[in-house]
Amino acid sequence: MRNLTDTMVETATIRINSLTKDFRNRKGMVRHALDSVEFAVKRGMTTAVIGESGAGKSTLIRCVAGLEKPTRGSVAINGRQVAPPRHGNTSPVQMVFQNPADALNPVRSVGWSISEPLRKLRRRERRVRVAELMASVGIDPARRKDRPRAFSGGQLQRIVIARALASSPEVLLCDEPTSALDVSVQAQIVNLLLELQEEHLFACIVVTHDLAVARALADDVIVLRHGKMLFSGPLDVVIEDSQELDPYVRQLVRSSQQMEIKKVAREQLA
Ligand SMILES: Nc1ncnc2c1ncn2[C@@H]1O[C@H](COP(=O)(O)OP(=O)(O)OP(=O)(O)O)[C@@H](O)[C@H]1O
Repeated sequence: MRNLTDTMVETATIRINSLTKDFRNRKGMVRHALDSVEFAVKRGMTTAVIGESGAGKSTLIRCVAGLEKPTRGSVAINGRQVAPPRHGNTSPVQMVFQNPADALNPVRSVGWSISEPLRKLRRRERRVRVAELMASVGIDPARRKDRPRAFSGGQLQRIVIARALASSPEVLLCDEPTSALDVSVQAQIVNLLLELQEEHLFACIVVTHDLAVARALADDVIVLRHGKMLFSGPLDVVIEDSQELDPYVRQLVRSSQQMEIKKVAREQLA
């Protein structure tokens, strides 16, 4: 496993040290959802997290967001320990989930949802900022008064991303950001995230079951299994090293190769 070098630790936006999270089941038995996980993500960089169901990916994201308290170890953003998000405070960490419709209030306009983190601005400034944010994710600002149901899944994910960016986060956490979307829309969202990261330089952690998404978005990858970090490093190196050892990674590689074969076949038929 790659160790954190001193320079990496010093310049990292997200620094995760010996992170352990235990849960107790109803019988009082301890389950290690995360066990001594350790990595860092620099400003403007992305780490993908992969691992089978129950590996601890969501728990990791929730710990970085301050939604779960580590049992041991720590998560720091720019040198400060993460704290639980408080109502009314804008957090340096924002999240984008799998289902954009669940993340937006269905009875409020999308403009209202995007402006929520901007409550401290004056009304006029807020309206200008909402229009800028909508335009930056490719949604016509004239649609700010529409409700979520008037948008497609891909458009809703753009709106969720606009709201996440409203508070100029240092860190963006994406939990399967494309898996609920049509294949044709997935690449658009990946490209949007890449463009926005280049502009805003947030550090990003993306949980994905899709190696193509990991390859497109991430600089590094970590593989979790039963809460432990099995591998970490540049995606291609990790895939090469871990395929022999980890059945889940082997399965991921196989399914991404099959997708690639189908894509080439479709292109040849077209
Ligand atoms: N609040 C909780 N209480 C008890 N156990 C929990 C809790 N949250 C997670 N766990 C357990 O911790 C382990 C890791 O769960 P987690 O949801 O982080 O996995 P995951 O990799 O995100 O899985 P999936 O891909 O299915 O979403 C699992 O065994 C899960 O049952």
